[in-house]
Amino acid sequence: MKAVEIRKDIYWVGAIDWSMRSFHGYETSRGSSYNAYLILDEKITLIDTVKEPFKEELLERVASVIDPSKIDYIISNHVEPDHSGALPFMMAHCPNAKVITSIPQGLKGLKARYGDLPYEGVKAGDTLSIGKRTLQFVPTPMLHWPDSMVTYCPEEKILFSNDAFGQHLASGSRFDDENDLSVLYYEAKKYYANILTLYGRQAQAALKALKGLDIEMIATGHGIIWRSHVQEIHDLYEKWSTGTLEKRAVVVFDTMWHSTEQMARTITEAFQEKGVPATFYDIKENALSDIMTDILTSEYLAVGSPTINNQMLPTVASFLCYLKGLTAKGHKAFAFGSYGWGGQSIALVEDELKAADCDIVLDKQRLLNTPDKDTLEALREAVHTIVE
Ligand SMILES: Cc1cc2nc3c(=O)[nH]c(=O)nc-3n(C[C@H](O)[C@H](O)[C@H](O)COP(=O)(O)O)c2cc1C
Repeated sequence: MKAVEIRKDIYWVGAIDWSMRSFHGYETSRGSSYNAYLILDEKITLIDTVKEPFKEELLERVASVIDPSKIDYIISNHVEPDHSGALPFMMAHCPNAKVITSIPQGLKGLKARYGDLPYEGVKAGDTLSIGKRTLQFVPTPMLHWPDSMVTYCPEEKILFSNDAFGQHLASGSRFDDENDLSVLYYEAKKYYANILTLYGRQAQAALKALKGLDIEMIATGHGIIWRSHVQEIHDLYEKWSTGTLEKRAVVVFDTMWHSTEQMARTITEAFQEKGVPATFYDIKENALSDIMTDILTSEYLAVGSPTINNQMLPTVASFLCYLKGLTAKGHKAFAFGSYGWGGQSIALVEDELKAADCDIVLDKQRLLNTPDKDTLEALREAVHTIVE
């Protein structure tokens, strides 16, 4: 396996994970990549490593360019094992290397995972001269762990952005302009929605910190490298991190005997009738990570569950737990569902929507047993009233 030169003397030496379909529960239908970069200068520098099972692939790609024992620095932008997992292995092959990490959190995290290594801590504004080139370190705390940082090389105008601007995507081509852009934007949005939504404020702070930098290339930690669409991905991060919403609706539900499903169909149609594109998600048939991607930029959210044993369905509870963790601040939401007698699920769903920071714009829509034509018409009209 060979390194890919992305600029003179700068190589992609990462690994492609074609077959992974779940990344801690996030459905990765297009696999992923763990990107590491090698800079040949007076001091030979490796930026990030890969997930542990791919360590041989990393070593082989590095060895296709230089003798790995010549590496002087390994920059660890992020402690999470998909980027640092191969660090002990690489250190065993790089006896002279120092590990550069953020302080205090990077140092703490790496020590806890890998014990004592020759660490050197860096903080905001610190730089490292590696010969003709300089590396500047920019902390991006909680984007998406406390230790996270990015590394900027001003001479090359390259930002080594780790998880920021990344996508879970396996591709044989390394650059944005060699891939289908619509897929890249979808996967970048999916990544933001499922990993970064909770940290919009921190994403804003990171964008501010990067503002003064002249960036020609964003060498991400996952997926492709941005070189032709740097401004576009920056603008999308601006949009997502400020919570800018589109006039769209997401209808999410589960059902036992299809009554709540009938309600979901009527709600979806009602939005459409008012000119609001709406998507209908049966939770059983869709990955939560895809539903979250749609929610990220949709103004309206309707969530439905029938009542079972005085509760909502566990699938709906699971979805709402995920939504609450990521948050859905400012989305216009309501709860709906069918019931047989007590009908407690609908209020429970509404409580969870409030806990996820949604604005409740329509009172709970509860229908007894199988809804008839008139009750569904009333539901349709109720939905019409909330569309501005
Ligand atoms: C196992 C089971 C438990 C149920 N428990 C309750 C309950 O605690 N309270 C209630 O109001 N209805 C309860 N129901 C009735 C359903 O909520 C009702 O049939 C509803 O119309 C089902 O909606 P669905 O067709 O969307 O599944 C229960 C139904 C089943 C099958």
